[in-house]
Amino acid sequence: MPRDCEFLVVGGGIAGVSCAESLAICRPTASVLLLTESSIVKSVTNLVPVARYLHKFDVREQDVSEMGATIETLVDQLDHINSIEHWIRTRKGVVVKYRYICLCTGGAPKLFSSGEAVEPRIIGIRDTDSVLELQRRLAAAKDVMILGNGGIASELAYELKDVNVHWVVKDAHISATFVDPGAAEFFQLARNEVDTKDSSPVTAIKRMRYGELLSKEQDIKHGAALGPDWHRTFDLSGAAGKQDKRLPKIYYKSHIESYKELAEEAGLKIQLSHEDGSSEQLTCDFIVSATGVLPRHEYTCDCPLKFSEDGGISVDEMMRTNLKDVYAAGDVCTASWSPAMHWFQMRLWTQARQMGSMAGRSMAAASEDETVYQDFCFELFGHVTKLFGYPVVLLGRFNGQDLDRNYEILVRCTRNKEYIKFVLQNGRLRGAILIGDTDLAETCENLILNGIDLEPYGDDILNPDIDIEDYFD
Ligand SMILES: Cc1cc2nc3c(=O)[nH]c(=O)nc-3n(C[C@H](O)[C@H](O)[C@H](O)COP(=O)(O)OP(=O)(O)OC[C@H]3O[C@@H](n4cnc5c(N)ncnc54)[C@H](O)[C@@H]3O)c2cc1C
Ligand SMILES: NC(=O)C1=CN([C@@H]2O[C@H](COP(=O)(O)OP(=O)(O)OC[C@H]3O[C@@H](n4cnc5c(N)ncnc54)[C@H](OP(=O)(O)O)[C@@H]3O)[C@@H](O)[C@H]2O)C=CC1
Repeated sequence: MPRDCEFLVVGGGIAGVSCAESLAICRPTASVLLLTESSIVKSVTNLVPVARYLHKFDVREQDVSEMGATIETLVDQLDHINSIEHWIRTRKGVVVKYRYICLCTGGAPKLFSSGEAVEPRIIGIRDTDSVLELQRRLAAAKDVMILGNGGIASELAYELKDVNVHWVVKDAHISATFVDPGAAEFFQLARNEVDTKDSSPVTAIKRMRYGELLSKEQDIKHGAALGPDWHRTFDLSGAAGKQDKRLPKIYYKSHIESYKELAEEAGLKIQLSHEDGSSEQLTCDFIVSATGVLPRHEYTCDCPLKFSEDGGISVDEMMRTNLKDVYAAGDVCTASWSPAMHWFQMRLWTQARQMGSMAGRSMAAASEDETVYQDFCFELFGHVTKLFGYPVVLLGRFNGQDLDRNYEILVRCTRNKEYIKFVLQNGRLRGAILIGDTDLAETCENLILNGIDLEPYGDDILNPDIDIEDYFD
């Protein structure tokens, strides 16, 4: 006997739950069904504004049965969509008729592979199961390789204990998907000195033209997931013996050339090659491939969904796919509208929540033949996180993304305390990295959005003795 609902949301991650909750608010009497393969769903709690458009929040895991009464739930896997007749079939054979559907099926780790058979000693991190697997392997590990230079690699490099970490990055500095070489240096100095009390922290302000910023050959170019501080809930200790501070050995501008399973479960022999043409060999118990996200859509559809190059389902600014009444949000989708000047997609909770809510509003409006406009959050990229123990706010084009080469960097740095980077183009703020308790997030939001010419203020804009908020209040 087919079930039916007006709104069907697939996926119990941040995007799917935000979408279902947004629908329950916009259309309180409508039938909303959340279909998800896992009985654990993730929702946003403790949403706290950090600035006018920027929020930080916690991710709460709850049993799907605890979802609000206004949202029906079904624990099963989406198997097939009939978009013309508006019904789906689940893996267990349940048929659900819908009026509108939103696909929020998230992503999976994009694992490094040398093209041969899947290597069991190469693992990814996505959800609780994958972390339990990591924990299991760590318990007997002395040497672990982390491949990748983004969010997960940065977290693991900071959190893994009592194990020799070999961190292999393609770039000339760490955490390149989030920060620039200057901030990477700030983090590393802090890690080395964090025990020494620096009585008079030195503050330096520096302005660099684009060309000065990069070492000659470096070129700027630049994934029911886990929640913030996921690493706090798990003991990530290895078996290399207690040592109070064992810093990762970092292999810059390097990549894995090849790897071979050693006899008697002795681990992997890995051949690394470096950009300067040299190479080296090392042995590790396993590799964590922290190398991005692959959008997950393991279901069929009567009509072809349009996908983007990165494998995500293409959506417009209303989160609509190319198929009528089929929407998508979160890691599974790729923003395919022409973005605002200071926004771009990164697969983050921040954006999964924003996209899920936007999809809910958009579907509700469509069901009542109303018009909605894109949420303001898509005007400005904003992300609040923590890296190496420091609060980090990323705003706009924080690393000069797509600004070509005509931009300036203004940096204020106080060792072990704060690192503030402004990305300025023709005197206007285009992006900012704020590390530490800078209280500058809202000011930077305003400066980026109102495009005020900062040229007249020169370097004073970051003078610690001047409260720049006073300039612009
Ligand atoms: C280790 C790790 C740390 C991270 N840390 C941060 C961070 O600090 N800050 C941040 O902003 N972002 C972080 N992220 C990224 C963030 O987790 C994701 O961007 C976000 O959770 C994506 O949400 P989603 O709902 O789109 O996808 P997911 O969370 O992947 O949820 C997808 C849901 O769909 C379900 N599903 C999939 N296929 C089907 C199907 N066929 N039928 C039914 N259900 C299905 C899954 O079971 C899951 O419930 C991290 C990611 C990882 C892996
Ligand atoms: N604090 C936070 O906000 C956190 C956010 N996340 C998010 O979760 C998702 C998954 O995280 P993660 O897996 O770290 O993804 P990220 O996109 O953050 O980082 C992937 C990294 O792997 C590199 N890479 C990709 N392919 C290869 C390869 N074959 N060999 C070597 N390096 C490679 C990428 O380099 P390149 O960019 O040059 O391709 C990049 O440095 C991301 O969307 C991330 O933003 C995760 C943890 C914490």
